[in-house]
Amino acid sequence: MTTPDPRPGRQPFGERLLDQIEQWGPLCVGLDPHPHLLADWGLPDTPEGLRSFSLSVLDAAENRCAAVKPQSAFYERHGSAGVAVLEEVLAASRERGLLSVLDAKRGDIGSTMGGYAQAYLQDGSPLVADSVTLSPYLGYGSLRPALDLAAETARGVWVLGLTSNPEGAEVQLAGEPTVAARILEQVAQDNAGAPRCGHVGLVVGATLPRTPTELGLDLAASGAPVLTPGVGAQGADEHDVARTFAGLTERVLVPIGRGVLESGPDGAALATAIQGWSDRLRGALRG
Ligand SMILES: O=c1ccn([C@@H]2O[C@H](COP(=O)(O)O)[C@@H](O)[C@H]2O)c(=O)[nH]1
Repeated sequence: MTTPDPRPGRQPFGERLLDQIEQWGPLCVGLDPHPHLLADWGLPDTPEGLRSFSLSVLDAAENRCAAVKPQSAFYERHGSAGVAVLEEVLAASRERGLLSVLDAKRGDIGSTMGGYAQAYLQDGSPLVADSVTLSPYLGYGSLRPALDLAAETARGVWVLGLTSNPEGAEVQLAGEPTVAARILEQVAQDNAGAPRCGHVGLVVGATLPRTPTELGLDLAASGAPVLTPGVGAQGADEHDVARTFAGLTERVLVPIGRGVLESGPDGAALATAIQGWSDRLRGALRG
């Protein structure tokens, strides 16, 4: 299997991600407009409330972190008007130089995956993002249309490996080698040949009781960037990230949603929370 080359003149996703992390650190601010957060911010639970919430977060995140991760669910719950806000958020992230991780966790049979790939990874699509999360539980091979279109358009994907929720282990750690280890092997094949870091990332939670190596996952050899949710509201902190991903920290992106968003709506307070997490993560991961 050969991974398509990126279109001429485009920097591959892995390289772009590493440059962003080097410049801004590993923090990725989660855009998770939960109804309770909208209420705490004094905003209505409407598309206009979502829009105001999201643009305030983007303003505070600009020039303070590497990336943002809009959670599609909270936009979709408002139907087409919410999805229109998501389109605007993705465009506004690009304008602000923030790399986007659209958290949609898509996965389906290959023919349908082609549709999802075009929605999130095709140039000119209204919902195009720099990267998107994918679920491999219909079989890693079923993700092929998205894996290939991402490579071709210099975008990225993040495949669920070991998720941060406690229920994930019953599926992901089943078998010997585990499901997660078999997914990782295939991710490594797709990243082979990338000089520093490939375009197929892996989601590995920061809340794991054991390190990926102890769980049989050779992340270092996979060439995969890692997206590690679980910091803040789910209980993990910067030291958990440093311990869990020792030796790999230059390619770890750390999404934090509620842990940042609860500081709003004041723009200065939000900016301070973002800068605070960014400094703590950089400090812990550098050591
Ligand atoms: O394993 C996973 C995969 C994705 N998520 C998503 O990340 C954020 C976490 O939000 P916090 O407020 O920082 O807890 C959310 O969008 C999840 O759907 C995850 O938590 N774990």
